[in-house]
Amino acid sequence: MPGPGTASVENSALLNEVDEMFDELKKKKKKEKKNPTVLYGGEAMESLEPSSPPSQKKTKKKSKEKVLFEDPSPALDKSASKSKKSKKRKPDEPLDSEPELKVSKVEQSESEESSEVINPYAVSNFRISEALRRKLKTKGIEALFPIQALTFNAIFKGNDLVGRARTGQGKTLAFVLPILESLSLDVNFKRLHGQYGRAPSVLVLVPTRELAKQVHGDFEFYGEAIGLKTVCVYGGAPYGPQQNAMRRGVDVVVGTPGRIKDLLQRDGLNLKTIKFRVLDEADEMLNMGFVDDVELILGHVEDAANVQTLLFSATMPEWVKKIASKFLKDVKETVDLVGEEKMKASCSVRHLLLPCGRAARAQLIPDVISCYSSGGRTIIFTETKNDASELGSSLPSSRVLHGDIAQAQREVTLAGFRSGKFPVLVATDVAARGLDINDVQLIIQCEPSRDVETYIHRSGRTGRAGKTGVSVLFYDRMKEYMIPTIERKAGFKFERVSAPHPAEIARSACASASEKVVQVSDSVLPIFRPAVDVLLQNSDLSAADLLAKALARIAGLTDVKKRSLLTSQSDFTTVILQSERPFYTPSYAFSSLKRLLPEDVVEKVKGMSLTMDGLGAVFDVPSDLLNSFLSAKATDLSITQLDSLPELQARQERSSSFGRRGGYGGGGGRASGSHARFGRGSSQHQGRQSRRGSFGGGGFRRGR
Ligand SMILES: Nc1ncnc2c1ncn2[C@@H]1O[C@H](COP(=O)(O)OP(=O)(O)OP(=O)(O)O)[C@@H](O)[C@H]1O
Repeated sequence: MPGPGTASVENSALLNEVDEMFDELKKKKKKEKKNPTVLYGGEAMESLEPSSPPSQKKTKKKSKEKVLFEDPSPALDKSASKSKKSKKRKPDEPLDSEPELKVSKVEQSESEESSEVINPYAVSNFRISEALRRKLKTKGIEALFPIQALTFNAIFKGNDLVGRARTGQGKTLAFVLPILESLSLDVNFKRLHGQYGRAPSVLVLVPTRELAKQVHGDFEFYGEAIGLKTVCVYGGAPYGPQQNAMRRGVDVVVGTPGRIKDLLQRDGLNLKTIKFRVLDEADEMLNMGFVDDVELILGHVEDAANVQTLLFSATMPEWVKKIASKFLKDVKETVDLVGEEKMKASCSVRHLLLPCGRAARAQLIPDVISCYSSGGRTIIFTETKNDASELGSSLPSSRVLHGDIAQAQREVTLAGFRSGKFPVLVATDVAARGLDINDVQLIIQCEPSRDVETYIHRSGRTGRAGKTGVSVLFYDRMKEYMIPTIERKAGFKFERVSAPHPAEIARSACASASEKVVQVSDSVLPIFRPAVDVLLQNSDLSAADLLAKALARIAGLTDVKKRSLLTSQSDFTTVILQSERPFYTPSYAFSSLKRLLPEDVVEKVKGMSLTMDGLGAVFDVPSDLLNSFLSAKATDLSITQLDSLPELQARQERSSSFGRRGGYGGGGGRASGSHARFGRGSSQHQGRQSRRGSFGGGGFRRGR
């Protein structure tokens, strides 16, 4: 991206620093309950344990000592760090000079013995007014995230900017904060402040209605510090209130391109006094076919030389770069915290891959949730609106969100999910971008998405602001060829897992059921005890067995059903057909099978896959026919049941249209050379994978 006249922050030291910060944050999150420490500030930056980056921490000594800290990046003004007399701005003092990074300077007190961590990204190091700092503090934010720290001065100075960071790393505040600070000093803004009928100073374009509401919420909350009026405009809502708000006068308009264009064409929006325009999630706007709308809107700005344009995105496909060069000034800054070589998806997310066909989804999802959601919220992504509705109707504690649902209902659903009224949201990609919902622990993607960017954004709904999360991608053998492309383009290796084993699920379910039992007051004993006596008298089971059943019931489990290993279906069992000579293709294996069993029985087989050595064919059979398969034998062929999957050959790509559609790019290459390695992982996950070797597939029937 950087070209002539372009300043760029894009170096490996910086990227490492960013990774370290978020690693520290994750460690701290785990420890904070036990050992609360106030350090970096902010909900996600409150604490750095003693293992924090050496450049940012210091142990207090007994003697007096002044410490100057290095400017964390080339984007930050270094002038201040050269001077020990760094000028401290008084609260609410107008920012009339060149913005500068204030240097942390620590006077040591002899009485202080604890160690202290000093953060160059502390809010107090930036030209942020006292009123805005107070607002940040109410959200627990005392330090900026890297993308915010590294873009603040550039934006404040008036530069156009392209900002790129992984999902959940705070890109919204990266533009909200410097815009608010700049506006608070802007002569025109001050002159028009509060006037009836004033035209907006800021225009923010976002791809979805949900994201528009979220960004609007941030501007409204933080903008209160400078008396800002913000309006949110999007399709599906009536024009009247939006136009009335504009007529009364606004400072910030946040909206989706379609509605903004309509308002411009109806003379309901005037961009004459616009000072900032922001494209958030620009790649998705273009993906969603908003290209013409966006160009029309950007073209409406008459005096583009006096307008600052900011473009933020987690991913930066080639054509977004083109947009940047067309609509941003030649001299612009680029802050890229993702880089070309590094993992593009969030590092704080475990990326799991689980074989699961369409038929098994609804059965498997509750077990995946029990196993991986840690009691938090789950978002399930489907490819189509129909799939979302269908799946939603089969999952009791879920609600559905997609584009065919009336806007008012979409808002109610999202608000309910945010506030924890229900724990599972089944959604199409309307929820993939930008949505920031607290405590989403698990993302399930029902099949590989149409492109890698979508995978990154969906999985990025968890593991936000330094927290951890799990993303599970379901795939069937027909779509396995897409996996290596996701891994290559997103820059990580999936952990391959099978359907959660009953023992795995039972452990977590029983633990919480036991906790619930212990919490029950003794006052229930006189009432329930007689019923226990009757139960014991009438049952052949021991008291311990009955208690075990009671725990299972409390956990909502009434039955354990085995699941097949290949397609995760509960009424199927996985077997292997072994031969002395290799099966060269799956159809060769089918032919051999037909020598042992009638054709109508063989037709019921699912997921035929060959072992790495070609001497075995693994497939799922209906459990009620298992005995027929196990007893079928020939001198050179035998069938046995499997408890875990052996290493399998990857399926070859079926269609080359995948690559041609441009989905995953790269010309739709084959999955050749890559192999399904169930029960084993990439070297980086080997430890965890071997433990999961016990996953053999299975599931529970739920009683509630
Ligand atoms: N400096 C900060 N300290 C603590 N929390 C922060 C800070 N900045 C932002 N956050 C929180 O981090 C979360 C993620 O922020 P945000 O939604 O802006 O991320 P994003 O980079 O835009 O993600 P996405 O790419 O998914 O849209 C939000 O809950 C936000 O309140």
